[in-house]
Amino acid sequence: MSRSAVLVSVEHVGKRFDTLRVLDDVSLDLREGEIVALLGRSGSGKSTLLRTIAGLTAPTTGRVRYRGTELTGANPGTAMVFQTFALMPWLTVQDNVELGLAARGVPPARRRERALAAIGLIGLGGFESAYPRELSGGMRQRVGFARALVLEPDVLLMDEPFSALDVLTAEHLRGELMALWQQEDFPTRAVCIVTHDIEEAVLLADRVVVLGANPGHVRAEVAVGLARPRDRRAPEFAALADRLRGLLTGPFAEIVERA
Ligand SMILES: Nc1ncnc2c1ncn2[C@@H]1O[C@H](COP(=O)(O)OP(=O)(O)OP(=O)(O)O)[C@@H](O)[C@H]1O
Repeated sequence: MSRSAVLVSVEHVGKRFDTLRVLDDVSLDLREGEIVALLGRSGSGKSTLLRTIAGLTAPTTGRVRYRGTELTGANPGTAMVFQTFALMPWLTVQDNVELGLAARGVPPARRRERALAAIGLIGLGGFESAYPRELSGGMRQRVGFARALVLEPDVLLMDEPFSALDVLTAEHLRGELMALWQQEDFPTRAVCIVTHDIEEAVLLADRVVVLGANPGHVRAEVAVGLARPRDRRAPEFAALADRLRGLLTGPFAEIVERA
């Protein structure tokens, strides 16, 4: 089987905060064309691992490469969507979405044009002048998505992006994200999503990396071979979710396969 290009490689990454060991010898790749879920319990270091991939946190040991080059600061190929949206409350939707472009030195007219396109893409057309406080949670997270997608990242990183939303809004946004991902002209080549929700991992991912805790480490990598759109009620879906539950909670779970 031919393998797609590796966009991000995490190589033997360990991370300590003072005496607290948060990650231990974590290695994984993010390849072109795939959605990877980092699945783990609270405290397994998922967010720290994602921040390390983004270059926002430096590993204590090991390294992260983006397209072969070792990171020494922010990862230029990534943009992040946060659980709690992380919008600037004093800025309008338009200005929130333009922020990252301004930081990258894109001229104002081009910024405006690209932000409008991203806002439209994510279904917020007409709300450009609104402030975050005027929006529902689902709409705020749409702004969070637009702010990341406007950068046209090679790799989209998402830290529990749906977990602060109500169930129906979350499901709706997941569906929209999948529809965008399947568009041929969608510029992002890989997605990495942190989640503690087993079903969300099975619904979205091509590959699930199961993390154990204390310190965070890779327990298993599991390929999700189900056709899209996926049906939560299908027996194969439930079987895979059960298997992941076993890997996540089983006391003796070890690396059983490398997908
Ligand atoms: N900047 C920091 N300084 C000190 N400790 C930190 C820092 N960031 C994270 N930690 C600690 O690292 C551990 C792992 O945190 P992390 O947020 O990466 O885990 P997580 O699996 O994403 O958990 P959750 O699902 O609860 O967000 C926690 O004990 C946390 O308190």
